[in-house]
Amino acid sequence: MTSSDNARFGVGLLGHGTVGGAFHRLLEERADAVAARTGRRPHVVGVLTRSQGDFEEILAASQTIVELIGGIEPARTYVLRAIEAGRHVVTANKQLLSQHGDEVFEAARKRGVQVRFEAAVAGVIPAIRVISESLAGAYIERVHGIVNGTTNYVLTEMARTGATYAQALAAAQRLGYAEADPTEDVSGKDAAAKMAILARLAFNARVGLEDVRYEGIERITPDDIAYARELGLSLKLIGSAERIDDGLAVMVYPAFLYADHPLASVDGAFNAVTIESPAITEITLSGPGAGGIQTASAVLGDVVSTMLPAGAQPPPPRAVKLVEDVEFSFYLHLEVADRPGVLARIADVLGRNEVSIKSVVQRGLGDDARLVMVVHPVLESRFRSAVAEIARLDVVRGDPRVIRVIEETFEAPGAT
Ligand SMILES: NC(=O)C1=CN([C@@H]2O[C@H](COP(=O)(O)OP(=O)(O)OC[C@H]3O[C@@H](n4cnc5c(N)ncnc54)[C@H](O)[C@@H]3O)[C@@H](O)[C@H]2O)C=CC1
Ligand SMILES: N[C@@H](CC=O)C(=O)O
Ligand code: NA
Repeated sequence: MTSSDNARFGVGLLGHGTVGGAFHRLLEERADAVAARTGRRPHVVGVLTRSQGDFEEILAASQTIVELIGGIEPARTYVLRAIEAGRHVVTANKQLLSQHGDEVFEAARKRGVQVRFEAAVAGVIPAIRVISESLAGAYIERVHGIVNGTTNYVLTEMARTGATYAQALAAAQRLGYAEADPTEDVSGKDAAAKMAILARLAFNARVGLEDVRYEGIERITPDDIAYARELGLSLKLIGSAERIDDGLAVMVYPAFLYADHPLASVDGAFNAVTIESPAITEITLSGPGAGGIQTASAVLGDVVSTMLPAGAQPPPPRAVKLVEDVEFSFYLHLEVADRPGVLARIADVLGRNEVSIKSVVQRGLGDDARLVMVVHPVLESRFRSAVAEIARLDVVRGDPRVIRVIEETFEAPGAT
């Protein structure tokens, strides 16, 4: 035995819930294997929860602080204090990094410590590592995918078993996928925070949560899903960050996908992140995006990285211009009067706004009459103004429902 076999590496654990508890167990299980790799045996020096532990005592005994509390405060204060004290930080906290990333990364740069956050985006999928290390020299044009496990699980269960939204969400909470406040998941805010982090890394740009336009799945109804099935579509909450001219568009929105789209088969709590670059074509990473044990594995990977010689923090980001008006294909669901000429009047409004219809389904009689269509790609502002005009027609009842449709599939060069 050498002296390094006995060297210990102190890990201070803040938060002991779904991820923190799983991380604690995993660290104990894997400590010998980590020691064999790094020469030091990691151990938890103390645990802080709402009801136990003293932060300053834990800090004094640790070399790396693992923050798995979530939310902004007190997580922000603890993370900044740990950095100030010269400790590395590992966190799964996307809200903190998307709202206070500049402050946290700048503090870490100044103090020369690592902040690692693989678990903050798409769980155990190594999206952060691939973008910020493997592709550090690449020109990335677009990053998109499914980055919230809870909503993907809910949508999959609703379509697969006919579960209601409430039943499926309750199951996602029981399985440990949802945030402490699941509104963060269903409103799209969790995915928006993750897309802000991915955009920051992919484009070296100062992107925060406030720069992301996001919508969630709260307004999706079971009949949207049923109609979509008739049109050969499945529903996903999509995150996307892309260069448009000299700006960036970062968005989260529910969208219908055709069955042959690669993301259409990403089900349950799985996530997927696709990175597109002209020189590389594309890379898609997929795997569990939520869940205690899975996420704990990403946290442990980051802890091991902090035990190895320090990786430099990325350089300060540049300012960006945000592009909000983007072309999409759309699904439009209208409750209409049951009389002749309705489709023609609606088609006339769409035609005048240069919106062209791709497919239409007409269903129901009397008060149940519905007109559901998918239109070809069009600038969102133009489509929205056509829909506003349609909503004012006397043949349309209730509010039109609009959901984006993603129809393009990536064609690899040389593919037949
Ligand atoms: N659950 C999942 O699948 C994933 C969660 N994450 C992130 O991991 C973090 C933790 O999530 P979960 O383990 O699911 O949360 P959780 O709610 O199960 O656990 C939170 C822990 O923090 C402690 N805590 C709460 N307020 C505190 C305070 N004021 N002071 C000290 N301790 C406090 C609680 O006692 C509990 O031990 C969050 O940032 C979450 O977004 C990231 C990826 C996946
Ligand atoms: N609540 C989140 C957990 C992981 O980030 C999700 O469902 O994706
Ligand atoms: Na990840």
